[in-house]
Amino acid sequence: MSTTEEKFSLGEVLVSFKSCLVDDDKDVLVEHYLNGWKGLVRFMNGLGTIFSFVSKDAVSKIQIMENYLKGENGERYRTLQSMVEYEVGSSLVDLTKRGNHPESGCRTILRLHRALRWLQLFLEKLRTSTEDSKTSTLCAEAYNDSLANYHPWLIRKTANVAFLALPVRNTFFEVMNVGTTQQVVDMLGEAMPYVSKVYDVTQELYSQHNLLELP
Ligand SMILES: CCCCCCCC/C=C\CCCCCCCC(=O)N[C@@H](COP(=O)(O)O)[C@H](O)/C=C/CCCCCCCCCCCCC
Repeated sequence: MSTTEEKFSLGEVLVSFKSCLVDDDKDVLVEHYLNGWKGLVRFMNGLGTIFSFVSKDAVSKIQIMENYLKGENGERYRTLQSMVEYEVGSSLVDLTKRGNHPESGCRTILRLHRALRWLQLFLEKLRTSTEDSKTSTLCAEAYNDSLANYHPWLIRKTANVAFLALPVRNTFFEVMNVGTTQQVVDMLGEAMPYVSKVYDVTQELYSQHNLLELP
């Protein structure tokens, strides 16, 4: 997987999340979902080694899912819906405690799904931020209101220290390779509904199957 060499483009991430949604926006294509994450990881890698502990975890989860997609049951992992049907129907998910299936697709996607909520909050904060807003504060607020609820104290502490190393808003926007601040804000505005839709469809799917608390 190429996560470091290619230049980040917010536009490509937007296209990935946009093209995730199929079947009248009721289902999510796993390949495109992972492409969205790969683009984001590329962005994060460009921010320096301080984020490598986050990057490693995201990459390993993307890799788990890519292995399923490439595997003999790859077709079952084409969409989140087909993955849930297959894994739950074949008892391939540890539902209450970690057992024989510690790396099921369902629990792996759940971790990324929770991170997507952080992303959703962070992008919205960036979109509505002002010139003097601090990216570190926006990122920390988004994290503390979402993903942090699932992390132990040490990870929360480490993450909040790492956020202090985030570049200032202007530099942050430049690395997105979109153009002027207004163009970044416009593209974030365009991206948000797709990210939110992907989040909502996944949340509904996991809720229907009682999968939101997988160990
Ligand atoms: C459009 C550009 C602006 C936004 C750019 C954002 C780039 C973000 C790229 C990737 C996000 C990271 C996704 C992290 C997934 C974390 C999944 C998780 O919760 N894993 C934990 C649980 O896993 P299991 O142990 O149960 O398998 C794991 O313990 C976590 C380890 C690492 C720490 C995760 C800290 C998350 C902080 C998220 C903020 C990233 C900051 C990026 C700054 C732009």
